[in-house]
Amino acid sequence: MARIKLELPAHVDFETRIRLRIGDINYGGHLGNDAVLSLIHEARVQFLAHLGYTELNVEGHGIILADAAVVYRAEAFYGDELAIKLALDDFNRYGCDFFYGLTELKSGKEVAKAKTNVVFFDYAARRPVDIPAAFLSRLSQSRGETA
Ligand SMILES: CC(C)(COP(=O)(O)OP(=O)(O)OC[C@H]1O[C@@H](n2cnc3c(N)ncnc32)[C@H](O)[C@@H]1OP(=O)(O)O)[C@@H](O)C(=O)NCCC(=O)NCCSC(=O)c1ccc(O)cc1
Repeated sequence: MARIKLELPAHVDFETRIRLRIGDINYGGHLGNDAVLSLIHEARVQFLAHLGYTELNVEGHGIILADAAVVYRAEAFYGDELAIKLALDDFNRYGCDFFYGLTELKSGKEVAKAKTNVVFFDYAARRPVDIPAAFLSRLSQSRGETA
């Protein structure tokens, strides 16, 4: 099977730092593959909060993950501080891809790259809904603030 290749967008919409907790470490003594999904989840929640949203309420709608891809680039260890850069790209009618770049701060070493396809979702009707226009405006306003 082909190796997954992820090219992160050149822009960054949000950045956070997270120090690895003991629960992120597996029996191999390094950052667990599953813990990466939890770390990017935390980054996504922080990003939405930064825009004034929660995962359950983005302009009145929820979001749902349609896929997830992770490329593990280097080991990370208990106590390492990771920078997680998040960027939105590849928009379509119902959603977009959230990209994540995880690097270890001290060495600058790339630890992982990931992307999740996010679809806006009506949890009552259980179907995808159009990306709220107000969300796109809020995002472009935020991009303007950080440019
Ligand atoms: C992704 C789905 C919502 C797609 O809905 P479906 O009803 O199957 O889509 P359909 O194929 O019928 O297509 C309906 C439309 O959506 C469009 N569609 C479907 N999938 C997609 C994706 N991935 N992108 C864009 N558009 C899509 C599709 O093209 C259709 O468009 P129209 O032709 O214009 O109507 C559905 O497959 C699904 O519910 N999958 C399971 C999702 C899931 O359980 N994810 C893991 C748990 S969620 C989660 O972990 C999490 C959610 C939220 C958080 O904040 C955090 C974590």
